[in-house]
Amino acid sequence: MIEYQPQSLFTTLWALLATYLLGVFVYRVWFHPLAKYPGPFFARFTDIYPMLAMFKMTRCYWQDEMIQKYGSPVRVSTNQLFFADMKSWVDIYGQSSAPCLKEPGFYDQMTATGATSVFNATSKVEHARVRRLLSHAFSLSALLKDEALVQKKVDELDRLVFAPAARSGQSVDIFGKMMCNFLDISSHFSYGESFNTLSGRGEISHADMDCFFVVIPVQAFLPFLRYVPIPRIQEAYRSLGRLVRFVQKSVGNFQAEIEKQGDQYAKGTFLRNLIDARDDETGGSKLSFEDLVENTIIFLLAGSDTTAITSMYLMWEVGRRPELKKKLVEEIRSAFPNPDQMPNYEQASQLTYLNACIEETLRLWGPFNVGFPRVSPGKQIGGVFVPAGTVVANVAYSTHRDPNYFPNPLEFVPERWLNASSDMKAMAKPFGHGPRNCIGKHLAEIGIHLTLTRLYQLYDIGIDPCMTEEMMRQKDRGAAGPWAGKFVIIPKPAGKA
Ligand code: HEM
Repeated sequence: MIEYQPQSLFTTLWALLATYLLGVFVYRVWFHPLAKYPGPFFARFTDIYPMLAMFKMTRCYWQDEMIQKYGSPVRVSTNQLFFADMKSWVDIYGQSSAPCLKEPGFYDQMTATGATSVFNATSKVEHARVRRLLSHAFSLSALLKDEALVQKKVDELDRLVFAPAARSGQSVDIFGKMMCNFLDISSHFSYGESFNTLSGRGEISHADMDCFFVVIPVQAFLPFLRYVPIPRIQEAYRSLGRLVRFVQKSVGNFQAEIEKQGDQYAKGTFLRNLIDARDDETGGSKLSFEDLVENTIIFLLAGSDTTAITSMYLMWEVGRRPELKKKLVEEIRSAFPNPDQMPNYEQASQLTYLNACIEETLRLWGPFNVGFPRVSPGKQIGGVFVPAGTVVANVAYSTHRDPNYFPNPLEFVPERWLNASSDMKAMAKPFGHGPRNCIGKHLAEIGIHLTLTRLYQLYDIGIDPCMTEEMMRQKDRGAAGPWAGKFVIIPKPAGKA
């Protein structure tokens, strides 16, 4: 009889595991349906690269590096292809009877309360229902009813930050202040009460929000992050808890006020529109309390730092180019000559040079210019057949720099947008494309236009010499903003530069 040795069992298990791993390796490298696509060798059998880029906060740079080095499409992990061409924008993100749905592995974790939102819904039907319910509140006409509220916040930004610096002739780091300004705008829209983070008078700080930016994307790769006993991580989750409780309280109070004060209470405001929304296609269904809480938190996440970052990069590019700055301020000041009068959106949105500067800023510095992952249902994408289940994305950072459509692609040239071709518009998609594009585009445009027109109406905004290209490199913490976490400017009263 053969005696059974625990040591030989161990050896057998090791041998089985090694054979299995070798089999997986051979399959992924040579026989996988994506084996024919170029890409780095390690990407053929590991998913290490996307994870590393996320942790290093360099997603846009890494994604573009892959495209530049290997072309489009490129295999960047065992089951993922990146594209960077006009056709893929439509094939991946466009309206279709065989759509590429959002990739659950990435989006399921994008939640503050565990509930589903318009942003993370991966089911086409569920997403369409929520999006229909939200769409009226995000329409330009509905948002403009609250224009005065945005103007009030911009005025606060001026009084608390720009005016004191201009009076004293000092430079000022506006990085955190701009983030607070747009967070206050978004929160005021969402809850009828601002977080008041700029003045520091509110219960919630920008830091509470900020942790959300850090933990949520990382959670997508590490679902057990919340159980890691590292003090900073635990503090981030405590901040998230504070934010969720605050939002639950605000939405609850708002609903109680409607009960108490009757149907006319806050009629037409953003939150009221969300509460009142009914979806005819699903028998008059409405947003539940949980839906309202999760979605409005997502609006803060998707809507505050993004707009702040765009405004700052515009100041950065314009501030270093005197000719260009002259053109921009002349346009703004001749449209709004009276400093006692706040600019309004209707007029501001017609300023062609300002619009060109915003387009060019979003092309080069869009905060969400990465490839957002979708799952192929098994169809042609960018001219090649992509098997079902493959994760695909079109890299905006790269399409925005394609020299065939944007000559001298790294140069900031607003003039290129004054007579933009349809091809340029089809390649530049800072707000995404198709049924999952940015629902908050109008809100972003209102905030950016009103903030920039007011600031350039009142000030000549120079860049402090301490600022360098390196400091402005994009750090991708969900929304990609200046790496240094600071942006120092010198505001001088208009005409006294
Ligand atoms: C400059 C500012 C902004 C930029 C560049 C931007 C860009 C984008 C992009 C690229 C997407 C697609 C993401 C994906 O495919 O996963 C997106 C989606 C979204 N954005 Fe924005 N965004 C901005 C501002 C805002 C604002 C102000 C809000 C709202 C308050 C907002 C709310 C959303 C939401 C809810 C989605 C998900 C839409 C859906 O899946 O149906 N965004 N945004």
